[in-house]
Amino acid sequence: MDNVIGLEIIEVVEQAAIASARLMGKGDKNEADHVAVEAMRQRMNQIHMRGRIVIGEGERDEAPMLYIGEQVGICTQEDAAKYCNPDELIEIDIAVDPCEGTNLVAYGQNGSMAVLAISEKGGLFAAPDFYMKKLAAPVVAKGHVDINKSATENLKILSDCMNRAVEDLVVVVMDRPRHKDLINEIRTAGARVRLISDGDVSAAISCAFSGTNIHALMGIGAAPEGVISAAAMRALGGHFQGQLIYDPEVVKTGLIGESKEGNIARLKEMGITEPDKVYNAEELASGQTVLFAACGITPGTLMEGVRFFNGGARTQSLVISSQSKTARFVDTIHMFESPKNIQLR
Ligand SMILES: O=C(COP(=O)(O)O)[C@@H](O)[C@H](O)[C@H](O)[C@H](O)COP(=O)(O)O
Ligand SMILES: [Mn+2]
Ligand SMILES: [Mn+2]
Repeated sequence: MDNVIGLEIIEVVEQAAIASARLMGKGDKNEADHVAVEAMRQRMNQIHMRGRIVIGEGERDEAPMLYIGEQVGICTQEDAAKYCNPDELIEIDIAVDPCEGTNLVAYGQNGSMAVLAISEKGGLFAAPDFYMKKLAAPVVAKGHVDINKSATENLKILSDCMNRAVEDLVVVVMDRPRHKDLINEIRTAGARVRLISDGDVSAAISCAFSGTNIHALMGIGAAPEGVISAAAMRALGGHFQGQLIYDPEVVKTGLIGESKEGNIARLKEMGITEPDKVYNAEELASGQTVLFAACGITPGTLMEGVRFFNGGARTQSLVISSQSKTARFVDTIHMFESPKNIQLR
């Protein structure tokens, strides 16, 4: 799987990032999202694969493109027989977030990316459109920190594992009212907090790379983004745990329905009978092979954003493979027409 589509998925995230970056700073988050979705879908449908979207655009809003359950790849099209013998290809599941951080793009802020994760059929947890409590930490802390422990305890463990003072740790937390107590606790324990308005996939994955000055992600973000983060962390060997949050009281938004009971029933219908289960990266991305690809839209901790020039653009992507055990940073020059000049750096 890795060899067949590894290179092509770079182009999928690149095309989505370029399209969305055109809308950077224009104040229109829906359009920034929409063009990324269209570009991602178009490029994906040129790949010789039998893909199925398991995490995509809106479970509830019946999105017209990259919706959950959509078949993607040239070998799923009506005229597939012209291009390939579908029986020779393994079926793969795909989780996408064509524009992760739509607000960041719309307001020209750092940290947005086009991102996806791929595995064999059944290899990615089909997370419902709920929230997820997350804990991400570096490789050395894997299996030592625990989402069931308090932030204070985890910071002490992290400090021991990383051989650095708690005061030297930086924890990313989403800037939301639901995190008021968590933020106070982290600060009281002595660590420093980096508040982000959006984009917790980048924050989670940054924990696995030393030099990012991000040592943990704590708090509640969206569940689909949790699975995408887990796919990267599984391949990188970093720590990731996630627990579904289905109680509207906990997240303090009306975005997940009105009652906890109703949500438990919805989860049951989806086959999730243990709603409080804590999932680790290997359970959220359980496939034998897991591929992750992201391309920066605006500049971020891990990647540069899209830089346009006269006749082209330059992008930076990150492709992680559990099979080849590689994390590749890919720097690409895209020549749209005859560029007047291509800069080396
Ligand atoms: O920031 C995010 C928004 O993602 P997107 O809609 O694709 O631009 C994600 O990184 C977060 O994980 C998550 O979606 C967010 O925490 C949930 O939204 P909110 O209710 O505002 O906290
Ligand atoms: Mn997102
Ligand atoms: Mn998105």
